[in-house]
Amino acid sequence: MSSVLDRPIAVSAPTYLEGAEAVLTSEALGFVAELHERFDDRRRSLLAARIERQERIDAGELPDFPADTQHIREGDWKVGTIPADLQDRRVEITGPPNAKMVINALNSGARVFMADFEDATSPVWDELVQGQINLRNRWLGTLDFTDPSTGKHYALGPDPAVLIVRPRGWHLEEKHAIVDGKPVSGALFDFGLYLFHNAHVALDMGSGPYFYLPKLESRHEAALWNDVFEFAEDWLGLERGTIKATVLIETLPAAFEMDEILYELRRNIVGLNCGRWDYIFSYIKRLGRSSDRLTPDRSAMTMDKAFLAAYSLRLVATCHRRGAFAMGGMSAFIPVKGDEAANHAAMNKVRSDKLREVCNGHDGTWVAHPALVRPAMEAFAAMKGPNQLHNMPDRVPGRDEMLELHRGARTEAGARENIRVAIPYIAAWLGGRGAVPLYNLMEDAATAEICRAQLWQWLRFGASFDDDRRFSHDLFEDWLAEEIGALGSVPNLKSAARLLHELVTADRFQEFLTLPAYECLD
Ligand SMILES: CC(=O)SCCNC(=O)CCNC(=O)[C@H](O)C(C)(C)COP(=O)(O)OP(=O)(O)OC[C@H]1O[C@@H](n2cnc3c(N)ncnc32)[C@H](O)[C@@H]1OP(=O)(O)O
Ligand SMILES: O=CC(=O)O
Ligand SMILES: [Mg+2]
Repeated sequence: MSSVLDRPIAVSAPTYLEGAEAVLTSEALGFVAELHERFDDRRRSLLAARIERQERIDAGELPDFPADTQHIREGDWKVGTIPADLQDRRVEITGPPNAKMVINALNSGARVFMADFEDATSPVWDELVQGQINLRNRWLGTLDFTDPSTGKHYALGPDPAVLIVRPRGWHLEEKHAIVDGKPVSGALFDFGLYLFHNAHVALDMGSGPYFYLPKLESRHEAALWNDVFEFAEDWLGLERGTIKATVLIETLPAAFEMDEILYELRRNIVGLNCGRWDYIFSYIKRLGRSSDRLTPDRSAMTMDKAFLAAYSLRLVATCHRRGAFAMGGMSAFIPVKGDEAANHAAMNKVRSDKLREVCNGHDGTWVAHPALVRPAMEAFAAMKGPNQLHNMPDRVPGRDEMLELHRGARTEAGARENIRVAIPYIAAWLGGRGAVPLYNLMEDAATAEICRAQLWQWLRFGASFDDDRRFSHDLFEDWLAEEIGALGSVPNLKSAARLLHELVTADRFQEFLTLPAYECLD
């Protein structure tokens, strides 16, 4: 392991959490500072490149497969070796890294648990540090928890799921960790601390340092991760290719560079995942400034149609050609408490979503709740093996299908639902919770982004509803006031409503709602 260079990192907020001193060590923070020093300028220019590309799209350029990487798409190459404990990923459970959920998820019977510092987490400093403590304790064998409200004790069972960690996306910063007066990248902070503390012990225990990488927009962003991995492996004395990553394809531009992303990361990558919720958000964000791309109600944009169906099939074909796993995504249905019929219907919806995925050729899928592990396992039993890497879809959708808009109605109910979800979600996020159950659905940062993006898009173009009215500022203000009234007393309601109002009525589309929201966190 290399020694720490003279690179001071200041942690600007004290934390009194038990075990924090073992996570926020000067060696670990020094490693994060090194990552920052070497890679942060590139991260910032890649974020600027996203905006430049948006300007070209706004001027009429549509996403396409890049001409200059045709040789990569046509070349005959494969990704590197996939570790034994990642050969069967048929069901993966996801959730924030708080102790109770980590233990429940690891014990859930799912093959993999993705501990999420991203869509499911509000990046409150203490929660992030506690998450790192919990994950470190998992590898040290000391993870347990007693729920103060119930007295119930939680401990790891005999056959825990394989652990994969999802750091924040490139866009978020960690304002509590400062180098040379600048905040470090949230992605490098989450990644760096987890890797530093756990890579060797995870390997010693027959697993490894595994990551999900969110919200990439291009092969250049994948190349940045590749360089981070190489540097980190050398620094920590890990053999090249030890870190294993699965990249979420959850932005429209990235879906046109799937081969290239696999190629850039080929030594370290084991698969791609259809992050459908951010993908819908990205479709609206990237194309939604043109009036011929007005999306229908959120509930009408299902995975069996239009751009979503196309990208699922293309992802399977691309991955399997390269020997990489093609992971499915998250159905937002969760168990319904106290209503047997509604619960049964929700389970069936999850089951049919998973059956669609397994028939498309996916090698595994995501669930949001332990009660969904079984139905998902049952659906993926159709694979007849640990994966279906050999399965090549009959056809590979091309550019037109990849861009095809969903057809369907825009309704007052859909607009109100967007308001009714976005406000309590943002309120929960401001209160430190990044995933919440709302109206029997799992809502997180990605699903909430769709809500506010649709409202912005519909307002900008005065979108017509199924009853022939057009969306307007007056309608938005009326419905907003009524929905706020109906929500009653919710902590952070006013701040959340104010933020939603700003996001929806802004001239310029805000890249991520979590950017202004993060300014409200301590
Ligand atoms: C778009 C994307 O990025 S998807 C990936 C990111 N999103 C997520 O990961 C969301 C994960 N899911 C969750 O956070 C939760 O399931 C929620 C918020 C949707 C619902 O949470 P709750 O209302 O607390 O669920 P519920 O009360 O039914 O939980 C029952 C039990 O299951 C546990 N549980 C629920 N979801 C999970 C989970 N994902 N992982 C582990 N345990 C879980 C609860 O901790 C609770 O445990 P207990 O009985 O020991 O107290
Ligand atoms: O991260 C997953 C998604 O659907 O977004
Ligand atoms: Mg996402």
